[in-house]
Amino acid sequence: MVTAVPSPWNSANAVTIARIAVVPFFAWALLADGGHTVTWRLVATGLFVLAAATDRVDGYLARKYNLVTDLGKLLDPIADKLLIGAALVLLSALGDLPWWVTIVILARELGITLMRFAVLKYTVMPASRGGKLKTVLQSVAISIFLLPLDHLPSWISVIGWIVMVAALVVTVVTGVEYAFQGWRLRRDALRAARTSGQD
Ligand SMILES: O=P(O)(O)OC[C@H](O)CO
Repeated sequence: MVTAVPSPWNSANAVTIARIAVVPFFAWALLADGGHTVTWRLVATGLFVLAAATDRVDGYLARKYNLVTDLGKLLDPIADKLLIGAALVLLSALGDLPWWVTIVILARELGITLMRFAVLKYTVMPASRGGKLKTVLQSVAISIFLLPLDHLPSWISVIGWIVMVAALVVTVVTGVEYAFQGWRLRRDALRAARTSGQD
C-alpha cells in the first residue's frame, strides 16, 4: 500500500507561517509609545499569548489530518524561536529583563537551530518533550514580563522570575540533550558510511 505524502503547503504549516507573521506586529505594539504604556503593553502581551498559544494548533492539525511534513517539523521550532527571541531582545532593550537571560536563551536556541540544519542531511530532528516543556515555560515567563509590571502587585514579578528560572534550567538541560543527540546521529552516520565503504 502506498501512503500519500502530504504537501508541505497545508493548513498546519499555514498556521505556523501565520504565527511567524504575528511577530512584527507584536514587536511594533511592544515598542509603541516607548514601550512603557499600559495599553500597548497589554496589546503586546495579548499578541504574544495568541502566537504562543497557537503553538499547539499546528501540531494538532498536522497529527489529526495526517499533515506531518519535514518542513513543518523544521518550521515549528523556528516560529517559536522568532517569537521568543524577539520578545527577549525587546524586553532587554527596554530594560525590563537582564541581558544575560536573553543571551543564555538565545545562545541555546541559535545553537540548536544551526545543529538542526547541520544534521538535515541525516534526518530532521523534531522537538523533544523537554523542548516543548521549555517553550511553554519560556512563553509563560515572557508573558508575565511583558505585562505592565510597574502597575501590578510585586508578587506577579516574583512569579515571573520563578518561572523564568525554571525556563532557563530546562532550556540549558534540553540544549545539552539535543547536542548529544546530534553528535550521536553524526557518529552513527559516519560509521554506517565507513561500513558500507568497506563492503
Ligand atoms: O527544543 P526545541 O528547540 O526543539 O524547541 C521546541 C519547540 O519550540 C516546541 O514547539
